[in-house]
Amino acid sequence: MTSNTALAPAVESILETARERPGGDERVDVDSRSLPEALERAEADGRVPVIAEVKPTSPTAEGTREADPVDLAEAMVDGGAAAISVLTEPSHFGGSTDALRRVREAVDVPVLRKDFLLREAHLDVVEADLVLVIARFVDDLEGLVSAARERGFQPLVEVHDGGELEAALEAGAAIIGVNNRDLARLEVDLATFESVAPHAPEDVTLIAESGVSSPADVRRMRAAGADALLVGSAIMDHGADHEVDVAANTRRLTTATATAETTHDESENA
Ligand SMILES: O=C(O)c1ccccc1NCC(=O)[C@H](O)[C@H](O)COP(=O)(O)O
Repeated sequence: MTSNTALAPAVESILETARERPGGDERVDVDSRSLPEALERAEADGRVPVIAEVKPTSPTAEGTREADPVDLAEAMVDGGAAAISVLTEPSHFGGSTDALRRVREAVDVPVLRKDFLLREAHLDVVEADLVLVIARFVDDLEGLVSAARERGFQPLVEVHDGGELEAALEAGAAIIGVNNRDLARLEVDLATFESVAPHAPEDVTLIAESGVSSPADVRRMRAAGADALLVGSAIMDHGADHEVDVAANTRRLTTATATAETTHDESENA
């Protein structure tokens, strides 16, 4: 499904480089770690299911974090992350497939390959437990979802509105991420998840992506039906001019209970 509505210049540029990137020559087959089971384990332990993202930089980040991806991922797991997402897009996010490979070897939770995959050959580059497939950017969504599954990947299909949710479901998606970031202006609005989530069937694993930065945001997304939260910037803290404690940043979100009795004027965002 491709859409003609406007995209931010940074996203146009990301897509242009993605179209030019070669795929692999040999088919990748993976014995993947189950995301739904990892989310259940987190819930059983009393942790909010968080997919913590190794995101060195991004078009909206204030800086770049040069830390070793493996150190970051291990700190995220220490902080209670149920799964890890690793950016592999090199030109705009500072990611690499090598970082993903090393992270997946180092941790025992599921690892998502976060990239802009447009065609089947793009799957055949590196093993991961999950691959992101962005509904808006893929011409043959059903074909790419099936191709990912045939290789053993769990496809996480990203949507931004009701039409894309419908397309994801028609393509057979079982894990769906609702991105709160609008790709036209790159602004985040948590109301996006709240408006799309009620239309998703119960048996879909539903993930709230982008813009979750505080325990209050976690509770808001959980109350709206998120089975898990995908969080990058708030954990990476790109602009910080002090040493960043990635484990503590993760823990602050994984310990945000869904039913905290707080009032609006409490400084939840601190
Ligand atoms: O993060 C960006 O600046 C960005 C810009 C253009 C396209 C995609 C972008 N982000 C990809 C993501 O989906 C996020 O990395 C992910 O959902 C985590 O979001 P956040 O917690 O807000 O960093």
